[in-house]
Amino acid sequence: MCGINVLNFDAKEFVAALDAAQGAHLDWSRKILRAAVLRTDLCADVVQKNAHELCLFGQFLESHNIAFNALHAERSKQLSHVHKQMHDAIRNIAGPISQGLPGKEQDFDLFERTQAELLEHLAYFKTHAIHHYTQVDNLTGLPLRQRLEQDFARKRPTCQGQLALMFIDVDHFKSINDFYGHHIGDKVLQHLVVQTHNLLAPGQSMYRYGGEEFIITACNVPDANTAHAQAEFIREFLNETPIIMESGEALNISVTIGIAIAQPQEPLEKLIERADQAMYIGKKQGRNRVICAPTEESIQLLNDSKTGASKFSGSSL
Ligand SMILES: Nc1nc2c(ncn2[C@@H]2O[C@H](COP(=O)(O)OP(=O)(O)OP(=O)(O)O)[C@@H](O)[C@H]2O)c(=O)[nH]1
Repeated sequence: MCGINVLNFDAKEFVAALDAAQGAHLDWSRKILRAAVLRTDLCADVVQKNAHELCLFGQFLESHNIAFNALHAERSKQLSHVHKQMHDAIRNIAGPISQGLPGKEQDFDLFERTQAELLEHLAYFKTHAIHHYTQVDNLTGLPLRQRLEQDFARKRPTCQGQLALMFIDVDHFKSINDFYGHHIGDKVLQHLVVQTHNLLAPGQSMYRYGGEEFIITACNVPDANTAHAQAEFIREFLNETPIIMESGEALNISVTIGIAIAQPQEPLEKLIERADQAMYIGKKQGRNRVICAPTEESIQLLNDSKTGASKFSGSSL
């Protein structure tokens, strides 16, 4: 079983904080220039050995360490390193400046180089945080449907066996919102995602498709029965695992799941549509159940059998 592997941080807040930290870095640079030109005293966030931790930018790096690591762990390390190098270079220059003497050219070169590297890293993180923001759901941390399209195109050619798509819809979710409030509705969605994600096997991915709709894609499934059994397991598990609210009250939920097995060359859109239709049939039949979608071929056979045009007429589908 695989754990939830999602980047769950507020990318909007991260980008805003990153802009503010970049502004603080510019202020810091201006302060140094001012001190050099006007011969005023340099502050602790310039001259002290741990100046890179004292400056506002350093504090931002520290407080957003998890977000930086989640986006790119290696770059995150490099960013911290160049930031410290930049401070070291400026500290070396600060000594002569305070005595009215010229600094060393190599220190200034190092300052310019590390500052340029720092800005290059920040541009990378900003672009990726914005990209992340458009592709990942803030409430649950799950990838959104754009990512499903990309993953499907990438995974399908390498998928051995069957590719199953499960369409999960929370039952009576509007009533949960109406009765307990939107905030508890949100908690229900988060609970569902954490519980379900823990049940996924390697090669299976979960997406937030819409409001209370989720999609799981499962590669390398031996047959439709196996996909049905897993969906049934998920449905039952969710039904038997209530959310315990702050008041201690247990809130039971149920889901209806439609499954479709991808047919050769079937576009994703069509596959989702079939799984959605199967889910809808499940709702009509009373909810809290799993329904497998028939294939186009079997529907055609059924139609043919009704008109007597098929040699399979009368076969059960
Ligand atoms: N709390 C919360 N509610 C949401 C979110 N997204 C969508 N919703 C709500 O989900 C509800 C979906 O309601 P319906 O489509 O009527 O479905 P339902 O009540 O689950 O009914 P059935 O699917 O037929 O069982 C709507 O009231 C939406 O406002 C969300 O992110 N958080």
